[in-house]
Amino acid sequence: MSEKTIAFIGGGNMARSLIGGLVADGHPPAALRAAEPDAERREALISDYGIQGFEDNATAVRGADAVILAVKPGELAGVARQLGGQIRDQQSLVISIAAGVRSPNIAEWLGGDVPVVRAMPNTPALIQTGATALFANPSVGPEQRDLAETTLRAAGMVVWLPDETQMDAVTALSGSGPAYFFLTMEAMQAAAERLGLDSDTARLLTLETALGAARMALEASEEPALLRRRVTSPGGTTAAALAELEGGDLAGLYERALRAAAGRAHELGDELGAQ
Ligand SMILES: NC(=O)C1=CN([C@@H]2O[C@H](COP(=O)(O)OP(=O)(O)OC[C@H]3O[C@@H](n4cnc5c(N)ncnc54)[C@H](O)[C@@H]3O)[C@@H](O)[C@H]2O)C=CC1
Ligand SMILES: O=C(O)[C@@H]1CCC=N1
Repeated sequence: MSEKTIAFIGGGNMARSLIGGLVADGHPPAALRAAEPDAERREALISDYGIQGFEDNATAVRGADAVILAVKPGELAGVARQLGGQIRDQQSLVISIAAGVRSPNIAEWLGGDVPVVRAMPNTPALIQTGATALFANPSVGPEQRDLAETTLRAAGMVVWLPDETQMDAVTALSGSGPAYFFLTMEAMQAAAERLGLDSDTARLLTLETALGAARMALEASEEPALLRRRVTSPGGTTAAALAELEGGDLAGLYERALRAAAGRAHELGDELGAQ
C-alpha cells in the first residue's frame, strides 16, 4: 500500500467509508487527513481511525499527494475555487467523488490545467467491498493514475471508464445501488414478519440469503439467470413468488429507477456546471 499523503475535504459518510477501507488495508493513518467543519464528525474520524483531522481545508491540503473532494455536489465549486491555487502550486492529484459534477468544470474551478480523476465509489468501501468507477482527465499522468487506482482499490474493486458520460449510469448502478439492495432487504424482512417470523429471525435469514446469493453470483461461472432457474422448481414456491415480482414489472421498475438516478446525475452536472 502506498504511503502517499491523502487529504479528504469533507469527512461525511462517503469519506468515512473510504478512510475505513484505507486504514483496514494498511494505509498509515498518519498519512491520511480529513478537513471537516463539523467537530463531532471530525473528532470521530480522529478517534476511530487515528487519522489527522482539520477544521481548515487549506491546512489539510498542505503537501498532500492527492486531495479527495468529498463534499456534497453543491459545495464543490466553492471548495475547488478556494483550494485551486494551492493545489496547482503543489501539483496534487484531485479526486472528486461528487455525483454528477463533470471533470472539465472541476478543472476550471481549480484554475485550469489540473489533473482530475472523477470517482464514483459506494459505501461498502467501509468494509473493503466497495465498487468504484474512475475516469481520468487528460492532465492525469501514469503515476497519478496509479495513485488514484491504488487509493480506491484499498476500498474494493475498481474499473476505469473510457468515457466520462458513462459516469451517470455508474452513479445510478453502483453509487446508489447499495440503497436499492438495502430497501429490498427491508421489504423482505417486513414481509417475512407479516408471515409470522419474529424480527431477529426474519432479519438474519434475509441478510444471510442476500450475502449467499451475492457471493454465489460472483463466484459461480454461470449467469444469475441460470442460478435463479436452479432455485425455481416448476410449479413450486419460487415460481409462485417470481410470478408476483414479474407481474409487478420488476425489470421495468429497475429500469425506471436507474434512469431516474442517471437523469438526476446529468441534471446535477448541468445545474452545477453552470455556476
Ligand atoms: N453517500 C454515498 O453513498 C455516496 C456519496 N457520493 C458523493 O460523495 C459526496 C459526499 O457525500 P456524503 O458523504 O454522503 O455526504 P455527507 O453530507 O455525509 O458529507 C459531506 C461532508 O462535507 C462537510 N462539508 C460541508 N461543507 C464543507 C466545506 N466547505 N469544506 C469541508 N467540508 C465540508 C460536511 O460537514 C459533511 O460532513 C457527495 O458529493 C456525493 O455525491 C459518491 C458515492 C456514494
Ligand atoms: O445519492 C446521492 O446523490 C449519492 C451519489 C451516489 C450515492 N449517493
